[in-house]
Amino acid sequence: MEVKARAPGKIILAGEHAVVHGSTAVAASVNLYTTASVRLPSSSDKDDIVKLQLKDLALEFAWPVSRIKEALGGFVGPISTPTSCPAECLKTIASLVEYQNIPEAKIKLASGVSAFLWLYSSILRFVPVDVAITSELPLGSGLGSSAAFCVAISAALLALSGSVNVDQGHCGWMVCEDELVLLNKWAFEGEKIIHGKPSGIDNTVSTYGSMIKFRSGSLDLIKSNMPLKMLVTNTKVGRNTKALVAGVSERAIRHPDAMISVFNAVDSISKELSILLQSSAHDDMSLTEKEEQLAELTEMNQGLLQCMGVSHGSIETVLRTTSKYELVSKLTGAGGGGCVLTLLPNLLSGTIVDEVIAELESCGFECFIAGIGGKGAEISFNDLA
Ligand SMILES: Nc1ncnc2c1ncn2[C@@H]1O[C@H](COP(=O)(O)OP(=O)(O)O)[C@@H](O)[C@H]1O
Ligand SMILES: C[C@@](O)(CCOP(=O)(O)O)CC(=O)O
Ligand SMILES: [Mg+2]
Repeated sequence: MEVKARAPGKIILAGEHAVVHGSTAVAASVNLYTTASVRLPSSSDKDDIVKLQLKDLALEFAWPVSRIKEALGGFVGPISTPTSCPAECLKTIASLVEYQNIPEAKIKLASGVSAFLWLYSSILRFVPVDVAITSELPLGSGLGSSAAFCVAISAALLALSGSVNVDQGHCGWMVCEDELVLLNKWAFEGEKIIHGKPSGIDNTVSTYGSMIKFRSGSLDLIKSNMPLKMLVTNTKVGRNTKALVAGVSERAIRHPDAMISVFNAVDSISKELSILLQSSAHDDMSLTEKEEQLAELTEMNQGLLQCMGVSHGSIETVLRTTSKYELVSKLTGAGGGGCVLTLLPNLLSGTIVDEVIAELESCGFECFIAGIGGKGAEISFNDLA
């Protein structure tokens, strides 16, 4: 028996970082996916092994099930009540990860492997299993690879454990609505291990797909009445969400009044943006006027992200380049490098888009037009012979 689950990455249209401090944010799924394939080894395979393959990275890890059970068995709770990995357990997990000798150049993956071990132990409970991960998302670039990884793994493990009902409709890729809550909670526990203090927006949009307004753990699905065209530029400057989130929190401790005002301003921007996106075609404003308002809100949000200290020279280069074409951009995700969004108005000519992409790529960046607002987590079963 093999279960495959895939989960999308995301873009944040407004509100990153401030959302960690209780502000509203708006995000949409992006059509790049992480897929987890989980297989129970056949009886002829060697048992007592948990294998994790990171296919795109050409890495493979294996642990004896008995070793994981001995180390983590005392910490796991019921599957129906997702629980955080206790600090003492994280230390034990760190030693299980160290034992794999991850090459220094790829050490950032250690937190992902740790999240896997907690999700595997909590959900599948020490059954020998082969897990293979593939991803279309750039890692550590602000497109939510960590959340897509946690959602895809949690979905596949929950399906294999029999804890979620999967409706094998005609497409064969559906998680039933009620089960999404449990899936989202487990994925959040994985994100905590990777991020330290996530808001939960990334795992929520990866689980549910579409476009969401999110605040303090609760979501509203948004149906945009505005056709949105978005250029994503990956600066390819590596960064780490955990460190950037911690940096903003430290700034908020040093300057509480100023930072509360910044977070409140972001809250207002996200709320206004969500109303604007949902306003219907016969409201007073033309599409061009709506696009101008969206651009203004986006520009204001970018200014506030600069106040939080999460911009970067590479992001500023993208902003300067796109502004030459009168286009507005903002960082998306944690910043510090990573990806930048540029709004492409509907009447903008294809020639200008090609020119701006060529100029950005001549700086060494990578560009693509994002498909946004698609499906969230999906699962399929495959009975192996
Ligand atoms: N496919 C994957 N395989 C292993 N680990 C992953 C994978 N995708 C994400 N991760 C983990 O998530 C981390 C990146 O998360 P983060 O810094 O939050 O950036 P982002 O979520 O924007 O990509 C990686 O360093 C790794 O630990
Ligand atoms: C900065 C933040 O708002 C988004 C982080 O997204 P990413 O990991 O950079 O894709 C953190 C969070 O909301 O958990
Ligand atoms: Mg992340």
